[in-house]
Amino acid sequence: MAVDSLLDSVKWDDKGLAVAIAQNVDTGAILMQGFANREAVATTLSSRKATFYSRSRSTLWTKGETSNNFINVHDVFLDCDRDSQEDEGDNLALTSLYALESTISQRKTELTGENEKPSWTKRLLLNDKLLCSKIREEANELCQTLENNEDKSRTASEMADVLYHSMVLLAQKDVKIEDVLQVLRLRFSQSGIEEKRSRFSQKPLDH
Ligand SMILES: N=c1c2ncn([C@@H]3O[C@H](COP(=O)(O)OP(=O)(O)OP(=O)(O)O)[C@@H](O)[C@H]3O)c2ncn1[C@@H]1O[C@H](COP(=O)(O)O)[C@@H](O)[C@H]1O
Repeated sequence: MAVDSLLDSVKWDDKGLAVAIAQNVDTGAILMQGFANREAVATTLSSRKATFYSRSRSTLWTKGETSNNFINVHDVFLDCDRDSQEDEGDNLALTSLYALESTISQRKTELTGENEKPSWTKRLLLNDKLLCSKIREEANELCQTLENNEDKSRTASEMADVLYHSMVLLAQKDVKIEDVLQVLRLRFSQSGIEEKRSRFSQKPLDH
């Protein structure tokens, strides 16, 4: 969206202000909430640093201008009522994935301890062969929900199984979910076909 048309579509209040919320791009955690006017949003978009309007000082301020702790803006969105704008976040609620990552990591620390509580995660962490066979099995079950035209809820459930078991493998390899998200983010601006073509420029594509 062009800057002017974005600014025109905001429902500014009678003082020309709207609520501005900066969220973490992955977790959705709120980093800062304040007010913005047209100039603050335009500055945010041009500088890619979250900039607000201070009602007490009647001036623009960029978070981090004194502390150097800038909020780097990945993207700007309007909420559905168009009376607030969100910086930095794409509003993905990934907190559940981080919570699951934390549970799995906790189980890993318990592997050598006295805690004999039965745990499927621990069984997987202690047996790479079982872990890999479960990931393959769950991926196959996910595909079958498409091939056999199964209910949407079956697809969601099988994807949950794939995600969970794959996340145990990530933990086994000491790879963080954030590392995976970072790879996905880097691919945002690139078509998969183009990326593959750049790797196999001599070979025909198989997809
Ligand atoms: N998300 C999961 C999760 N998803 C699946 N599973 C287990 O994975 C195992 C294999 O799942 P399947 O559906 O394949 O079960 P199956 O018996 O092979 O059945 P079918 O293949 O016949 O369908 C089962 O024991 C499931 O309970 C999970 N086990 C754990 N978690 C998460 O991990 C946390 C810690 O679990 P524990 O390590 O067991 O304490 C839990 O609180 C959950 O948040």
